[in-house]
Amino acid sequence: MRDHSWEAARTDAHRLGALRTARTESIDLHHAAGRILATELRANYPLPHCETSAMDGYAVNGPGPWQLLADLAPNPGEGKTPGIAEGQAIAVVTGSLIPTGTTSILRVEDSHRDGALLVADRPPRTGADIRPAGTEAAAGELLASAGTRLRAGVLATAAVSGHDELSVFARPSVHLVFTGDEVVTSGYPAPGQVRDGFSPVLPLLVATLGGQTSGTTRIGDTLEATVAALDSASARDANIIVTTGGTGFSDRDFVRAAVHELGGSEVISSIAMRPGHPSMLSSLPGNRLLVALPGNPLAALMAAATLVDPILRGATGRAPARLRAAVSTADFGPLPGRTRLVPASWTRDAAGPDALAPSEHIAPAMLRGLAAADAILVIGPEGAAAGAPVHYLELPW
Ligand SMILES: Nc1nc2c(c(=O)[nH]1)N[C@H]1C(S)=C(S)[C@@H](COP(=O)(O)OP(=O)(O)OC[C@H]3O[C@@H](n4cnc5c(N)ncnc54)[C@H](O)[C@@H]3O)O[C@H]1N2
Ligand code: MOO
Repeated sequence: MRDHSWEAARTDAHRLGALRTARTESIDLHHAAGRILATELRANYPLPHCETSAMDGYAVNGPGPWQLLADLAPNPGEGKTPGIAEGQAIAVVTGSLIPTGTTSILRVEDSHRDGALLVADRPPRTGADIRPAGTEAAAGELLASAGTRLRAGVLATAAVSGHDELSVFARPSVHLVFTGDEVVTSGYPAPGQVRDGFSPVLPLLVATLGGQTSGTTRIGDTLEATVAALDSASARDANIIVTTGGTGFSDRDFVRAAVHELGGSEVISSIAMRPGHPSMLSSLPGNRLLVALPGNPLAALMAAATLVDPILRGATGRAPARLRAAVSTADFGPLPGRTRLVPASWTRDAAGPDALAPSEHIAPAMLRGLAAADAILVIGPEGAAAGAPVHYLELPW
């Protein structure tokens, strides 16, 4: 068994996800938040689609003073107002259509009335506060590429550019299998037991990464139970199975044996990372992928960032998460052959740029350091000196 490098594990996971691209579906814009665009988003019409006033005030023609035709602006939605001749003005509000003949908009705060006349306190330049059609986008112009997550900005842009339905990738279905005779799901664990740290967060994590949990199974440590869990109706229908625990090589670890018994094959048997070394990625009959997360909680979540995130990104038309650059506050000595994933948080140092400080409490079986983290430092085998550039991943969930 040869370790995959951490980088190769991410790349292979992404490639295998992309080979199983999710189908697309059309979804009402109001229910599309967080989904991933499956096609380009283009403007259905010019933005803005008509010439309008950018301010409350008056549409004026020529230099003032002006004869005011109407001092109450009509509702912009009622359509075209009458035109104005030179020396005339008409009240408008922000968003009103520009009457024919308008040379500029005089803001209400820059004007006063002198009997029937409208006078400028600050004469507007020609064209002032007239919003021409098409200045934000021409009809058909690209607003967002396929693979874009529909966050607030993109979703609002889709709405104002005339979209009611959006084509998005279906959420790949993920079946979760939690192993461990010693795992308890509520109350205080007895000596030897552990409180389950996975079932409260993995469905959330899967959803945040772009999938949906289609089923969960909790099993004890036997080969029969593990095979049955990976071969259940829900697990057979899923695109991806994620298991927790049981990745090791003891006679109480059965995930690898169950994969082989079901005719699957290990694509990634282990990863040269710390924590998370025994993580595994297998293909299973039925075009399914199985991600085996180690039982140690921090190791499992670092493995999820390494495997589950890239698979779901690949399956929904997105690139792998970008490695970003920062400086670390701490020295990391060399660790030959291993990439370290280290929960870290931003510190503000008055003397220098913001830097990432590794959390305390980051042993593989601990979670407290991740709870306090803003990001994950990615430290290569050569280590890194304090203050030198390092890579980090944004927390993917
Ligand atoms: N002789 C060796 N022993 C171990 C090695 C090794 O290389 N040689 N690797 C260690 C590493 S690294 C890890 S990680 C773990 C991998 O363990 P498994 O994936 O087989 O997981 P388990 O043995 O089932 O559990 C490990 C640990 O995690 C706890 N656990 C399990 N499920 C949960 C849960 N839902 N919530 C919280 N904690 C959980 C479990 O009780 C164990 O304490 O193996 C090392 N050993
Ligand atoms: O690497 Mo294990 O995955 O240390 O906890």
